[in-house]
Amino acid sequence: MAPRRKLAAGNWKMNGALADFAQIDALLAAHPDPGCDVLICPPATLISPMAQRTAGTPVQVGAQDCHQEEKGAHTGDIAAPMLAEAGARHVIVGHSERRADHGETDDIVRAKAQAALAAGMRVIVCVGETLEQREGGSTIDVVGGQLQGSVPDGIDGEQLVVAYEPVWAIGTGKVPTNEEIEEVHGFLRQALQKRFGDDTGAGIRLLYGGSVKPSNAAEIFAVPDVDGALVGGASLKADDFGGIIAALQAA
Ligand SMILES: O=C[C@H](O)COP(=O)(O)O
Repeated sequence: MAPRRKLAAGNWKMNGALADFAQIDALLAAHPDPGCDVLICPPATLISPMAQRTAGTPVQVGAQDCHQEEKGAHTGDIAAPMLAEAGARHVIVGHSERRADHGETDDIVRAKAQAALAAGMRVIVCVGETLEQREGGSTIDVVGGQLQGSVPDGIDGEQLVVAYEPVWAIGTGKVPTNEEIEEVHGFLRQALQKRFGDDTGAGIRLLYGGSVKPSNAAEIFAVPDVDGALVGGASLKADDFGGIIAALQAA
């Protein structure tokens, strides 16, 4: 198996404007050869101009969600082929904010992942427990159920990225201990290998997400089976995202 290539993925969520492309210019000026995959998932309105702006650079562009159907009467939604045409190469599906704000179930997330794959993009499937679930001791059950229900059959290792994002760590400044991250990532790796076979399962990249910053990135990237990060707030500023990329490069 080829070594898994590290991935620094930024999720801008509902933030950003054309003027913020200056942050990407600064990021590229500081890290012209980042030594890992770098992905930014802006709001859908920015995908096309960002893809044009970053063409020929190491920055790839992705989407934060897609609809599960190819086309149709779904006012306000965007289909996966439309995102691909706009320049997206990855799609995040099943982020906890989508699961909570839009009632997305594992079945819906899996259908969205299938749609993204059918449109030729890679998918980042998010899983993660709430604080209540962690304190109730059901983290592995919750994450295992989400993984099983949200990841489609028949994927290859290159197409799929899984992001472990504890809901209580997102935007809060709280981060699990290294042991807690290692337990979940080790479980995810085993579950993926059991389902897809040793080689395919070993090739799937596992990201940690939730309050990753330059100050804690090196420690998180030292955890086995952490292949990078899905970064929210700290992906908006070149200095912060650049610091995380540097830590990943050094890991
Ligand atoms: O998708 C990104 C995550 O939700 C993490 O967000 P955060 O880095 O702002 O905690």
